[in-house]
Amino acid sequence: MSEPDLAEESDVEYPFFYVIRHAGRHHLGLFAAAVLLTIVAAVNSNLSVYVIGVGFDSVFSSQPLTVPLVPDTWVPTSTEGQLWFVGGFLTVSGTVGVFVAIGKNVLWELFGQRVVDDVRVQTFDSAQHQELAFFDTHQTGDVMSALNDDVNTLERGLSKSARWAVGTSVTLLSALAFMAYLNWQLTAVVFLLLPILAAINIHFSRALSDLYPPIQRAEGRLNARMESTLGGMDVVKANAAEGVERERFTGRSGDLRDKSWTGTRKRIQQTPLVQGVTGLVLVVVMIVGGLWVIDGPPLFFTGTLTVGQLVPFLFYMRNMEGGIEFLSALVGIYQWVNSSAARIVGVRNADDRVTEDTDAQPVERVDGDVAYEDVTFSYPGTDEAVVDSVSFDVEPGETVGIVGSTGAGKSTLIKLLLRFYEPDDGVIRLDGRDVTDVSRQDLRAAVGYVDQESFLFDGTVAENVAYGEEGVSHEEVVAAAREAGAHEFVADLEDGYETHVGQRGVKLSGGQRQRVAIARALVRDPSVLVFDEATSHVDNETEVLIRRNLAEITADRTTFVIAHRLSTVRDADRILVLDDGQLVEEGTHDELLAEDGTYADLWRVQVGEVDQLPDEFLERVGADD
Ligand SMILES: Nc1ncnc2c1ncn2[C@@H]1O[C@H](COP(=O)(O)OP(=O)(O)OP(=O)(O)O)[C@@H](O)[C@H]1O
Repeated sequence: MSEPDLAEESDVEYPFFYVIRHAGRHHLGLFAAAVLLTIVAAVNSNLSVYVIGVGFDSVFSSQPLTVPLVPDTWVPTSTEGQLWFVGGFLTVSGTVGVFVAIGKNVLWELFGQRVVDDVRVQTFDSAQHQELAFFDTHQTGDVMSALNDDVNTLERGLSKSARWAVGTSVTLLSALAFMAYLNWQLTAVVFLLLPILAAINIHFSRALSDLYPPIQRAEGRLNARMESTLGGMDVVKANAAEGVERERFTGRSGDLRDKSWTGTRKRIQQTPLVQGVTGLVLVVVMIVGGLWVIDGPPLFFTGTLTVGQLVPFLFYMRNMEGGIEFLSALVGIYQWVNSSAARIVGVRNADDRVTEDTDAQPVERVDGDVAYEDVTFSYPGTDEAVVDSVSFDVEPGETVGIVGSTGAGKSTLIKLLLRFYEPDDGVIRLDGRDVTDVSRQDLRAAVGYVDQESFLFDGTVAENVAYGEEGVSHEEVVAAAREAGAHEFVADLEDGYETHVGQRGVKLSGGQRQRVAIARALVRDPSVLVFDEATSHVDNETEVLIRRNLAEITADRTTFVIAHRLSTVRDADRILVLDDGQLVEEGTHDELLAEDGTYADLWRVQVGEVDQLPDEFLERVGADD
């Protein structure tokens, strides 16, 4: 099955605006202030150009000097006085410009960073609320790439590009206003540019919107490769597979390079084309305007044009050129940011689809009656029922072993109880209540789960035992560790419960990790306990020790023990035997041996009576392989 694309999980039309609308609405004040200062900065800068132009005409051509926003009575009448006045005006305007520019930059950066911080936290939260099925089909590295690369792209898009976009648009519009004020007829010539520029930009926008998503996918795939290799470094080393990994990495890195280059090649054509067209129109305006100043209005133009009008006009056009180039480049930037936003929405949308427990009733205390009624389940994207019409009922306090050959569906059966996945058919009940009516939070507080991996987080032993449970006292941590048979070895560690276990708990042995993981499950005093191959990594003596403790732990709790080692479940009140997703036998150890079916065969394998195994069993095992 191919990996689904995060961007395709997004079903919104404009992901960038969708993300910004959701995260940005808490920071509207900052946004408004930033836009306001941007407008002030643009108008201020264009006003200075205008004042230079009219000052030029008044000083050298004795034209009257009028300055917007300044009362005429403030303007001196002598030529020299007017020169000093223009100089003074430009100084004030320049000083205001400096402070306004600093203020607007600060506001835009603050806005960008705050919005992106919200986006990052919300997306992380969505990712961790995903059903397990999401992580079965999406590579962790790809999701991390959405949280890192795509969120960073969004940040750049917001704090830089949005600022420039607003700034440039305001500069362009106010420049156009000043140009029209200076000479509307020449301004009309400039408008010839618009359809040509629009055509160029639409062409690039379409091309780039197709080119960027594959680049981001390639980035995600590269990240996934890195994550997988670094996560399995011990296996890489044990198999001397550095060469193979280098080759795989080189492949994905090359794929990213090629796709990036395709995008870059297209993008870098855009600016020179836009420059060429705007440069050409500038030349036309300069020649028409020049002829106008020298000989009076050419062609169909009317009225007068002075040097002091033409020079600032050309200056505005030159400035517009940079602005137009940037706005054109923005088309590409928008496509880039938009496809990053689509991946972010992909993570968040998938989260929206998680059936949340809106009608779930709170659960105070669970007795531990567990019933499966005709439960059937296939993993998403497959047709094969991994759990096939399974029914059984377990009384509170019962200890139930679940056995079966590898791949029979034992772990899946139990994951359905924890709502890691939802059954396709049938109902699972806890104390008579359909588990889909119990919130996941309550369910996972009522059911303690210890799996084969015994994953520990980087942190202290105490933090790992208390993990996920608020307000746990040190005494409770120690009590749980004692129950799990972990206290003795923890007390012998250099820093006791404050010892750091390292990444994934590497500083502890497999058996020690398992005991800490059992303590973690016990600390919340669950009514139902599940051990999924939880003692598979430990030696026989440790298993005996854990089992001795377990006898006490499980005495008044409903307990499920999934085990390959049948000695682990031999004393269970009942043993369920699964084969190919179906519940084929059920009973105590002695009853099942007497039945002489699948369980008896598995038992013979374990006690070494391989000669006595029936042919069908061997055939089935062979076929399974
Ligand atoms: N996340 C998954 N996505 C798709 N298929 C899966 C997934 N997890 C397990 N399976 C498939 O479901 C079947 C049952 O797996 P499960 O882990 O429940 O078996 P099991 O009896 O616990 O096996 P084992 O004893 O080897 O742990 C297997 O064929 C497995 O390939």
